[in-house]
Amino acid sequence: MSTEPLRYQSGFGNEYATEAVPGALPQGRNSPQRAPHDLYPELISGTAFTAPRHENRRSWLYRRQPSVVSGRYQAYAQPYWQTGPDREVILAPEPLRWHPIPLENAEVDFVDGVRTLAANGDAEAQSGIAAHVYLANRSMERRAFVNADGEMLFVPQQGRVVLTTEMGVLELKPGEIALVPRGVVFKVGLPDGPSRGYLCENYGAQFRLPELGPIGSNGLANPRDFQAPMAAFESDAGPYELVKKSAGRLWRAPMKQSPFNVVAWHGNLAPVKYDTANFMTIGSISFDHPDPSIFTVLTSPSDTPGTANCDFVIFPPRWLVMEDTFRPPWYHRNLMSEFMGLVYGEYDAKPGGFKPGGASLHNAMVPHGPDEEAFEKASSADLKPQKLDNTLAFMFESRYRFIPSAWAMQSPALDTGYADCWAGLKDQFKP
Ligand SMILES: O=C(O)Cc1cc(O)ccc1O
Ligand SMILES: [Fe+2]
Repeated sequence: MSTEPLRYQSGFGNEYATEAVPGALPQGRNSPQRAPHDLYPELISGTAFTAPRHENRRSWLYRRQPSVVSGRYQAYAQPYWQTGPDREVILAPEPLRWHPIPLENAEVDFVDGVRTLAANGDAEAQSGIAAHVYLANRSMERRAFVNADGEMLFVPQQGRVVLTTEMGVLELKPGEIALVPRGVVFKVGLPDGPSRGYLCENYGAQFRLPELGPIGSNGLANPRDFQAPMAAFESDAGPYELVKKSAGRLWRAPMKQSPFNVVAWHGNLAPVKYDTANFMTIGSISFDHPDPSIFTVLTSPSDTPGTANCDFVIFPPRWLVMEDTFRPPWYHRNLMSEFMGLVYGEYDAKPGGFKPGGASLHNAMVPHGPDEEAFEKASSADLKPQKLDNTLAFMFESRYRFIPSAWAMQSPALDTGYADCWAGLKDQFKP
């Protein structure tokens, strides 16, 4: 693949078309008797054939060898990557928080560096998600990965990530995110060395842009700011290893050729990246703190309208101008369960205690809100317009309660004193 600056195609879920070799895409049909350049046409679908048209996703790949050409699979041990909730973990209904999850000393690539923090749902029932971190210090060279259990949302926190996918290459820096559809083969390169980030593995319906309702036809994440790769293929011969996640287990198979052998593709199923700096943030310009749903970048619906399998929500730099308002989040108990991470900066509800690379978990009906420091500051602040700058927190919000992994519960990063951040809130009632 070339070393020129990457070019991308614009849009989310639209019909992309790209060829690395001119003329490689058949015209007017998908599977001619012999495809141009004698490539193999191959279909990948992200929805059932009969899914409603507005949700239907599939792409046609024109490749040097079809994906079916592979060696046999053998079990692959990666005990830290869990699927669904660990039923052995007993979880008190309390708020949880983790200090930044430290990178480990062992040489690991992305596949070996995934650590499940919490998960819910059931991959076989196509519901729920897992919240992982990846802690990696080695690029995947001749090793590729494919997830048959769900799509993968990348939220890099430290270090750039080069995602080489079957459909081309995406380069990400912290502040950007990427979505790799279920079943699309990829590998992770680390141009900056040691790298940490968050992952949402979504077993449920594919992430899509939220409805905008009264906001209208523009705003939040605009479709044109999503970027899909241009077709690109590896031409050096030689063996590869493919690691596949399927039904909660990992498998490895030898391949004689690089799986990154797609010369052209078209369709509306594709990996995409998005720079959160392009998020058009909406907030209150009168009073009150709005619900965080105004910050939804992508949503994976469940079968109950408005009650997401997962909402991906960001808390980006923004102005606070509300009058006569306690500006940070209110104290609350929610039906939905909230897993949060911090890419950089400070989060206004927890200015000291929540650190980049850390995480927090507030499950259904677990009370939470601003810590004592945030409460004291915000209840006596001068309410002039204030820019919350240099900050990016996010939330994976789900209708299903998250169960932390045993690894996360035993990690030295678990903040055992978290609940103390509210202990000093006094009864200041003045009758
Ligand atoms: O708990 C949190 O910090 C996330 C959150 C933010 C907000 O502005 C309103 C509700 C909410 O759950
Ligand atoms: Fe919350």
